[in-house]
Amino acid sequence: MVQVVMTVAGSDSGGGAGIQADLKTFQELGVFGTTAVTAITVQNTKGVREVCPMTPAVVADQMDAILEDFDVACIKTGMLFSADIIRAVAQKLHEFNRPLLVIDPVMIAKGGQSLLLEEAITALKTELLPLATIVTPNIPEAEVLAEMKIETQEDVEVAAKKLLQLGVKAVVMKGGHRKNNENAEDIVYMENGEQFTVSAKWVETKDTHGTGCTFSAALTAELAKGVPLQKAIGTAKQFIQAAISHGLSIGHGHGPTNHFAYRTFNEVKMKEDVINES
Ligand SMILES: Nc1ncnc2c1ncn2[C@@H]1O[C@H](COP(=O)(O)OP(=O)(O)O)[C@@H](O)[C@H]1O
Ligand SMILES: Cc1ncc(COP(=O)(O)O)c(N)n1
Repeated sequence: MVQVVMTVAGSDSGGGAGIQADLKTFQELGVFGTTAVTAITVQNTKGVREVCPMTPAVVADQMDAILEDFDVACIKTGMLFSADIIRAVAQKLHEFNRPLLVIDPVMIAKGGQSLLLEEAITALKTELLPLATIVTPNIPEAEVLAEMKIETQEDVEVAAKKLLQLGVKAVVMKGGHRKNNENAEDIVYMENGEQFTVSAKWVETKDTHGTGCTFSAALTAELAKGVPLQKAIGTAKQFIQAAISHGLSIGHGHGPTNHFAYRTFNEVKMKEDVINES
């Protein structure tokens, strides 16, 4: 039976990030995607021109409609915009017995525009993060959540531990914003004290719009299928690496990644394997 997942996030009219990136990723990984839209953004690869938030009640109603009807295996959150929306989402998660939850703490778009009001940071930390199965901050987001500057490897670990203290079960400290990260290393810290890294070849490209959304959506899909956390993170890393390294070169700013690449190249590989066997 197909697994149902839900993304609670903003719409990106440019199609590379937000709800659109999530749905494309869900589709590619064979899960059924549903949505609760938190905001409409007027956006393309060059930046965000306008943000039109939904009311918290409409966000809650969308979650109700889905969660009453489907057995949702895993939920992810992306752009949440305001403290009131965060509170509405947290309340619904409590009501529906806290399903598996991936939180991508989206704050600022690649173009520099704010996707989370400053007044919402406390609500994110105190009301939503404690419900998370896993949180996936990039370095600037981790700096805000942990209230510290992150420059060294030790800083990464200290910040991750601060996030674990908020009640999160696991933290992926994504490395897309780290200097000299030639192995595109992301470091995962678990509540039981274990840690591991996933890495890939760094790709020199400006086309990284929606990388964080795509990575966390892939992780959501894998967790929904019942894949254990470490393996799910490994697949999410392969998915985003394929999407970045087979870029589409469209748009005039930070272009989107290639959501077809993971499946297409796996299929090519499978065909090659079959040919080799015969
Ligand atoms: N240029 C790149 N080459 C390879 N991997 C990258 C590159 N940029 C980001 N990544 C990877 O993409 C994923 C998303 O990370 P990041 O870009 O830091 O997130 P965000 O979109 O939230 O800023 C991580 O696995 C990161 O290591
Ligand atoms: C609706 C929405 N959600 C998330 C992002 C973050 O993506 P990025 O950091 O790549 O700009 C975005 N730009 N728009």
